[in-house]
Amino acid sequence: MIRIDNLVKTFGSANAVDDISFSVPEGAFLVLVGPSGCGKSTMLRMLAGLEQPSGGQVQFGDKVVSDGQKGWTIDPAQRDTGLVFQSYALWPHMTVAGNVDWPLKVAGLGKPERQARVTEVLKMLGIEALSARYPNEISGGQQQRVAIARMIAPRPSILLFDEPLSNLDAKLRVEMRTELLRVHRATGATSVYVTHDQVEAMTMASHVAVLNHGKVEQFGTPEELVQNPATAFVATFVGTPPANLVPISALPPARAAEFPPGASAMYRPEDLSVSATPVEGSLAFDFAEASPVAGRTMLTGTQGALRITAVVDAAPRFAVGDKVHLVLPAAPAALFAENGERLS
Ligand SMILES: Nc1ncnc2c1ncn2[C@@H]1O[C@H](COP(=O)(O)OP(=O)(O)OP(=O)(O)O)[C@@H](O)[C@H]1O
Repeated sequence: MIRIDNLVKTFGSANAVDDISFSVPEGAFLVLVGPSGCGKSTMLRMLAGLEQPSGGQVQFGDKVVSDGQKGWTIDPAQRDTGLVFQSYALWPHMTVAGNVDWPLKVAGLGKPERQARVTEVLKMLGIEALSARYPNEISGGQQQRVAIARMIAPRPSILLFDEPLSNLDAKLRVEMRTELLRVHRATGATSVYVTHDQVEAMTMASHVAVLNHGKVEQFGTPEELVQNPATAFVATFVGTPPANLVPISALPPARAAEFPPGASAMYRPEDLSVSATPVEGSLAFDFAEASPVAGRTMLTGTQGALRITAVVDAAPRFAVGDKVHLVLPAAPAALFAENGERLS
């Protein structure tokens, strides 16, 4: 179990992490997701023991490993955690096997035991054929596998990942997601994974914490976040494509009258329909783009700064410059106040 209580990290006068609390059970795959600068890496660095919290506590199982009030934190090497960064940070003068062997050597394991474990983890990552190569003789994806093998070799209870796939191309990234989940399950460890990519978060996580400005906007399962977003930020951040948020002032006047001024109504892309001509309850947008998605059509229209996306079975053909009329369902899926709080 990882338990975080009122965790704060202050740099100068700014709180990079601002009073965050949540816990995940053993074996969880927790993803910390949010835009650049929201505090994800600072959170992970505090979990790794690389950063001293300014306030609050981090607990692994029933053991407190960092305490901001008391100003102490257990050394990174003593926390039973493994860490993988975006940059693979392999030792260039050591072979693949040498890199994976190193932490076992440091831990004081005997040679036969080390050899067996190195072979085991290289096999687990599918890179045993590369064991005698040096890092500059293998691809970026292979280097990342070596970094992961090196992390799991000493059997840490907690695996920490900081944007580990962001240097890989799109196809490899998708493959590595599955690989990482397989490794996570095979080790039985609790994983914490930092990314700014909500698709990565939603496909990999058992638990997600959406961070924004150093605070948790919402903590829950991927399904909970999509089905029941707690804030306007979450509503427009998660989902493929994310939900539409329409200011009340942009709604047809008869509908707008039902809602408080300044609020925004959430409509799911799959709840909209598309028409080439105005119909009851429709809003006119400039056609922006249409693309096939899993046998359906995803269509986007704009109205000034407002972008709206519909996913429909079939849509008339539009060209850039055409007006597209999007028909909203009678009631929005959610309503958010001007400050982003959920109203209903
Ligand atoms: N050592 C530091 N000194 C001063 N400010 C820092 C330091 N580290 C982080 N910050 C600030 O704290 C905030 C959170 O940074 P952090 O790196 O945790 O964000 P992030 O969500 O991981 O961003 P990114 O996705 O861009 O890596 C930012 O405003 C950042 O500028």
